[in-house]
Order: sequence, then C-alpha cells, then structure tokens
Amino acid sequence: MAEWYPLLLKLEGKTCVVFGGGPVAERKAGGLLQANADVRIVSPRITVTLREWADAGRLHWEEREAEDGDVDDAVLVFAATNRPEINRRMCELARRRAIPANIADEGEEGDFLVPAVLRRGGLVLTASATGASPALATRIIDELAVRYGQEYNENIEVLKIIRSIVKAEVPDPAERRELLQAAVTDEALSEWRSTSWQNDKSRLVARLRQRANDRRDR
Ligand SMILES: C[C@@]1(CC(=O)O)C2=NC(=C\c3[nH]c(c(CCC(=O)O)c3CC(=O)O)Cc3[nH]c(c(CC(=O)O)c3CCC(=O)O)/C=C3\N/C(=C\2)[C@@H](CCC(=O)O)[C@]3(C)CC(=O)O)/[C@H]1CCC(=O)O
Ligand SMILES: NC(=O)c1ccc[n+]([C@@H]2O[C@H](COP(=O)([O-])OP(=O)(O)OC[C@H]3O[C@@H](n4cnc5c(N)ncnc54)[C@H](O)[C@@H]3O)[C@@H](O)[C@H]2O)c1
Repeated sequence: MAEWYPLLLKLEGKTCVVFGGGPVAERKAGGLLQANADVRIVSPRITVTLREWADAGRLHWEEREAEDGDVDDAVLVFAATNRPEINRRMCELARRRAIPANIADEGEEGDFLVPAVLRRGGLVLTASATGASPALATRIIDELAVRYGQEYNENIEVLKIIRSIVKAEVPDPAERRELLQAAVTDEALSEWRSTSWQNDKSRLVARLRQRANDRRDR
C-alpha cells in the first residue's frame, strides 16, 4: 500500500488539464475553479455544467479525444475518462515530464489523490481514506460540516487579525503560543464574534491573558 503526503497547492493561473467530461471530470474541474486554476478540459463530450462553465469562459474546452501533446504545459493532470488505457497513457506522458497525474479509475496508480473537502473561507478541511473508501471520506466531511458550521468563515477572519495583533504585541514566544491557544476555544470564538475588541489591542491582549490564566487554573 502506498503512503501519501498531504498538502495544499496554490494553483491560481496555473494550467491544469482534465481528460474526460463526465461527472468525475466535472467534480475535479469544480475544485480546480475554486482554486482559480486555468482549467483545460479535453473530451469529445462534456456535462451540461461543464458546458456552462466553458460558455461562460471559466474554463477552456478542447472538443476532441486526448492527444499526446496535451499534457505539455500542465502543472497537474487529471485522467478522468471512462477508458482506463487512455487514463494510463496520459498519466505516463505526464510522468515523463515530471508532471503529477491523478487517475480517477485507479487512484493508487496515480501520483496524487483528490480528498473530500470542506471550505469555510480560509479554513480548509480535507478527508481521505487513500482510495479505500471515497464514500467514507465523503461521510466524514459531511459530519465535519455540521461541527464546523458557517460561523467558521467569520472565525477564521477574526483569528487572522487576533494572531497578527498578538504577534505584534506579545514578544515572548511561549506566552504568544499560550494566548493563541486560548483564542480558539469555542467560548473564545463566540466572544470574538459578539464583542468589538478589534479597536483596542491592549484590551484584547489583556482578555487573552485572562483566558489563558483561566485555562491554566482549570
Ligand atoms: C473525495 C472525492 C473527491 C473528488 O473526486 O473530487 C473522491 N471521490 C469522491 C466521491 C465518490 N467517488 C466514488 C463514490 C461512490 C462510493 C464509493 O465508491 O465509495 C463516491 C461517493 C459518492 O458519490 O457519494 C466512486 C469511486 N471513486 C474512485 C473510484 C475508482 C476506484 O476506486 O477504483 C470509484 C469507483 C467507481 C466505480 O464504482 O467503478 C476513486 C477515487 N475517488 C477519489 C476521490 C480518490 C480517493 C479518495 C480518497 O482520498 O479516499 C480516488 C482514488 C481517485 C481520485 O479521484 O482522486 C469525491 C467526494 C466529493 C464530495 O465530497 O462530494
Ligand atoms: N474518482 C472518482 O471519484 C470516480 C467516481 C466514479 C467513477 N470513477 C471512474 O472514473 C471514470 C469516469 O467517470 P465518469 O462518471 O465521469 O464517466 P463518464 O462515462 O460519464 O464520462 C467519461 C468521459 O470521458 C470522455 N472520453 C472518452 N474517451 C475519451 C478520450 N479518448 N479522450 C478524452 N475524453 C474521453 C467521454 O466523452 C466522457 O465525457 C469512470 O470510468 C470510473 O472508472 C471515478
């Protein structure tokens, strides 16, 4: 069994080629568009949604079968046709150029897997069963969506500001760490959402010190 290395990629403006135009290709393209990638679909037929995205200029569609040169400018390749031999061929061509390729019909043969994803603004949660069970990865993300609701869109924004204030105001790394840990409890998060502390940095730091003390005493 392969061991996998998880990471987040910045794909803005980078060319990602998707072979195939069915529901699986659509899912991959959708995720890539969320990352503002430059998406190219190569497929004789595509789904209604893919066609809408192509018509709206959100992605580029080559209306034909895969050709060998298609992978050349790509930073990532997604082989999602319903023809296993085509998927493998495109993956092999990508590998020769050291371009990572995903194989939709046999994940372990590719260079990377696409996990199930939950986005809450800057919070990105992913789940992978490394190909053993996409259904389980999906179920776990559905559960996380309940635990980490829409309020996390705001939590992430607020925490980003709090962290920059703490970094600027608290020189001791050990204390900084303690305050930033105290800032992310459920209780603290609901306080940040409901009070206007932003304009008063020293009041915020004092409040965090209080919270950190309370945690230590507990
Ligand atoms: C997470 C997600 C991301 C995405 O695609 O964007 C994703 N599959 C999703 C859903 C899903 N896929 C399938 C089902 C039906 C139930 C089931 O089979 O469990 C469901 C669930 C459903 O539909 O509810 C069928 C399926 N999937 C693969 C095969 C081929 C095979 O295994 O042989 C077959 C069988 C085809 C057949 O039956 O012939 C292969 C792969 N699917 C992966 C990713 C990669 C490993 C994921 C991991 O990290 O564990 C991997 C290995 C390759 C890859 O694509 O990277 C996306 C959730 C999106 C969301 O959250 O909405
Ligand atoms: N990874 C996953 O999440 C997942 C889920 C379900 C199925 N699958 C696998 O992925 C494959 C694709 O699934 P789907 O539901 O999107 O299939 P689909 O049959 O709906 O779509 C296949 C697409 O590939 C295109 N195609 C065929 N030959 C081509 C070629 N030579 N060059 C370029 N494009 C070509 C077709 O025009 C079509 O648009 C399935 O065969 C299945 O094995 C993967």
